[in-house]
Amino acid sequence: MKWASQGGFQGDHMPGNIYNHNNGGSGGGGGGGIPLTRVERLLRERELRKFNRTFHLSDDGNDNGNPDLSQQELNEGEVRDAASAAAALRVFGEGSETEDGRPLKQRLLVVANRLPVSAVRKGEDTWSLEISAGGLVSALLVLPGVKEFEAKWIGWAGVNVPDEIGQKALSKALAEKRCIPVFLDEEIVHQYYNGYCNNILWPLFHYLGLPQEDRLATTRSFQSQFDAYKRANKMFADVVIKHYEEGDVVWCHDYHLMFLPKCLKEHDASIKVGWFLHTPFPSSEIHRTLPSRSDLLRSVLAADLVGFHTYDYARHFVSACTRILGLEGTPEGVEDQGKLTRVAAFPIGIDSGRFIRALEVPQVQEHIRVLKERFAGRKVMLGVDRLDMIKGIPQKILAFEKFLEENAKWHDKVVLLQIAVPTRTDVPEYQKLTSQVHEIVGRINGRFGTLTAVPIHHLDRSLDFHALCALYAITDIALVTSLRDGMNLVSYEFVACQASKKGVLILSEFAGAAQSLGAGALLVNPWNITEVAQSIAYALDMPPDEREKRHQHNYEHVTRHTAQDWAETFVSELNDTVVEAQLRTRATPPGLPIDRAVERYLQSKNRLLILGFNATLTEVLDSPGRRGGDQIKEMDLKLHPELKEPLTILCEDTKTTVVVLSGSERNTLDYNFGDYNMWLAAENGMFLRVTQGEWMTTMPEHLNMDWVDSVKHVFEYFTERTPRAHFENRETSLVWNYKYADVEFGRLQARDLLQHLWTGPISNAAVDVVQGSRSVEVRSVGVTKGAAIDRILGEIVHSKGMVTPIDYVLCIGHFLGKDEDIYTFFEPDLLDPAGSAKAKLAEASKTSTDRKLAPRPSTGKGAPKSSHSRTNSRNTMPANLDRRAPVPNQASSSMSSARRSPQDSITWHEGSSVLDLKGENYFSCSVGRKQTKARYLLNSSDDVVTFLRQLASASSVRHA
Ligand SMILES: O=P(O)(O)OC[C@H]1O[C@H](O[C@H]2O[C@H](CO)[C@@H](O)[C@H](O)[C@H]2O)[C@H](O)[C@@H](O)[C@@H]1O
Ligand SMILES: O=c1ccn([C@@H]2O[C@H](COP(=O)(O)OP(=O)(O)O)[C@@H](O)[C@H]2O)c(=O)[nH]1
Repeated sequence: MKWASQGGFQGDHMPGNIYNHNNGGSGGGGGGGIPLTRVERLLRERELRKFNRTFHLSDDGNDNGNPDLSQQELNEGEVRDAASAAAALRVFGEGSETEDGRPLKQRLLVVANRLPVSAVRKGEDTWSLEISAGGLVSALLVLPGVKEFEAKWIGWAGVNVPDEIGQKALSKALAEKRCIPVFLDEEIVHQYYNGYCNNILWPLFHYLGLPQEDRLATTRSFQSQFDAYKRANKMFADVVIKHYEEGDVVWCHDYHLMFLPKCLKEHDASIKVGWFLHTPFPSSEIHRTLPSRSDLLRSVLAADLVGFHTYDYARHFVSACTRILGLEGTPEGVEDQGKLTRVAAFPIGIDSGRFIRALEVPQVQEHIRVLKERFAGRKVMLGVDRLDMIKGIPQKILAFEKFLEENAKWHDKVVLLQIAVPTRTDVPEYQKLTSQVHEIVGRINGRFGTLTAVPIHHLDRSLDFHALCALYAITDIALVTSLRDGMNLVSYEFVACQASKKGVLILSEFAGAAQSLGAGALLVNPWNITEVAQSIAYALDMPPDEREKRHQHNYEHVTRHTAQDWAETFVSELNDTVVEAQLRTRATPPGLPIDRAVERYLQSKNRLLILGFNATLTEVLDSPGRRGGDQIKEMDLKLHPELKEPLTILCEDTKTTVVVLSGSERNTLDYNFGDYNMWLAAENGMFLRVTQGEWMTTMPEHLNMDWVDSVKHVFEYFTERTPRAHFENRETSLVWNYKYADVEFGRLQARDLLQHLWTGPISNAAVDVVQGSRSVEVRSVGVTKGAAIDRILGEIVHSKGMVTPIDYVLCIGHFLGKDEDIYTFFEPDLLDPAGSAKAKLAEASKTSTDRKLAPRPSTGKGAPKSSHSRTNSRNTMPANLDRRAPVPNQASSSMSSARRSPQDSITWHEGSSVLDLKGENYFSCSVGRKQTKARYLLNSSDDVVTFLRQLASASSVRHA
């Protein structure tokens, strides 16, 4: 390997793009050296990119990273790129080139509704291509210049091409621009693009609400438009799949393609899929109103990485997933059954170099000269927007009118140039807006114009790139008054062209750009016309040093956070998300091998089945489509009805001992399991009874419960203040539960509650605070299922008079992390004399005195509230069987039978153990928790049902 210490990287893999190679063993990460944490990996990638750029610069003396991409140049950059990238990648070693010596770049399929070029038909098989307008196209035009990728663009060419000749000719013309067309017919464009995208999603995502559904127009119902939307997304997916090659990254763009991630992943789960939204994502309260709200969220969640312009949009999306789908929102993203979809903010930028360089072009200089002359003696204010209701064009013009009303001194000295690029002209709302704007402009020009000059120059057309740059350069004040705007690149472009003039940017606080350019811009609420008018006056009179300072802030941002950076960062994070998922999968245990577990069960002589209750033996109650967070389903835990039969069979098998070990109170277990022949261990094993016997306590001696009252006090306080939260006053622990409360409020309250507990009542108490996903539990130190199991086991062995060692253990549960010590307790490796469990048993045999298992009167459905008896945990576990006679069933209601005297203590044969457990006969299994110490996984209690039924039926066949 030639690369050793450049930029601090070592190892024998290609440092170029570590994700380019599918070398399985390292999770696609290029050899053994993938750093384990995400941030470490991303930092390394960033360094690599920096190095690449430096290398390119020093290699040929030019910064090729920002090629001017005019229409003709769309494909020229490739040749230049290939040469310099090849040289760079050669340094990186083997695997960085194809066989014919060309550099290996990551293939990137960019999928967006609109191609960067729109097609105009000139003849049966001739087409001309024009660059499309809009921020998405502007931003993504940089992609061919990003050396890391070999980008191809898949999208609609903006035109209906019904005939094969036309389609072939257009595909060929587009191929030269590295574009691949998706052919959508007129009807689908009408329903999908004009209808669902631009009449439903667009206004909704910009807080303009849903349109009234036209009940008479059945062909334009929400449902028919949504169906067309899905069909169109499927058509995009088909084209992607046709051109996809293994290892490609597929980057889906915008609200038009929210169904695409799902279509792609359903076709092939290994495709790396990213989705980026260019518009705002609204508050979940807005998204909730959309009839297809859940379908859309779920299909976006199929992507590996979901990106937004701002943290606010990302936060809204996560909150929509938690509130509408009932999923878990984490700082990393959204988690659904262990699958994480990463959600993050990736603020877009522009190719600032392209604008800065353009100002030097003679053609632009000439434009600048003409414009300066034309508007000499007047301050120029500029608006550049697509003619869209979100841009707040009427509001802008009305604010300008108000400014003129209140500032007569500026009447002949200021002009507003408004470029209004026609867009979505087939949608009636856009047609109405055009007339409305024309009307207002006419009125104001009539009111304030003179024979020689008008205050507003309004253009219903787009400008070419050079004309636009010139306009930006001569402007004194740019006026961006979007009512909502994903980012707004016009504000960036203006700043990039203002190095000499240092004009003022008045920017709506509702544009994503307000978050990045807020420090330098004058932020306004576009709905407040008075405020905007005052800002215009302030900007016109702003002292030069303030203008300069403000400009400098923004200029630095715009030139540092470029579109290239944005694209590289997104793709790099997408690659990394896939690596992360692979690492997670590797850390996830395999599914329970049901056949093997059944086979071993049948072969063994003395089996122990330990079963959790909540979410293990209870019914799955979440139903898709319902609001997860706030529907009260079932408050009381109930045994899954389909488990009754298999449980009965298993409990009646004389070679099998079944224990239900739960955090629940005794009365809950009595109620659900009282009729079975099994053992019940309530409150994390602190209470124990065989169903024919009475409750006894296995609580360790010296269990301090002094903290209870003060914690209860705090829990009561928070329960009163958190609608639909409740608290369980158990005998050995207190649980504050907010699973039915508003998720976000519940979480905030839980945080507050915890802070209060830690700094107040329990700061010095010997308690453990256990956080569940929607609960906070306080227990005395040492109250865990794993700690209780040795005492439970001791009692069972005594009571049953077991003489045959246990040779099969199945331990299944949806246990909290704290209680997962039960899985490790039985690990055969740990049963080694030097290991913990067996060593504990031996230790217990030496000090086996003073066993106190205090019986509790059984109360049927309601267990008594009793004082907490103290027992010595170490003494309840027998160690050697041979020195004791089999103990008759002791779990009777009599005090004497349960409270064993020292001479009752159980001892064991030297070398023989109560557990004769081999690795292949131990099945620990977590239900629905992928981060677990268990050996195996089952997804839900439905899988537990399937498994236990199989176990029971195999065992009854064997006995028949
Ligand atoms: O293709 P059209 O329907 O004519 O619309 C043009 C584009 O408008 C939207 O642009 C957004 O993307 C910009 C870049 O991220 C962002 O700055 C701006 O705030 C957004 O409005 C739309 O999202 C694109 O899909 C359209 O192509
Ligand atoms: O005549 C014009 C006016 C504007 N634009 C471009 O359209 C984009 C508008 O992007 P923005 O993010 O401001 O809003 P969008 O239209 O995407 O909502 C910018 O890159 C402008 O340079 C253009 O190509 N021709």
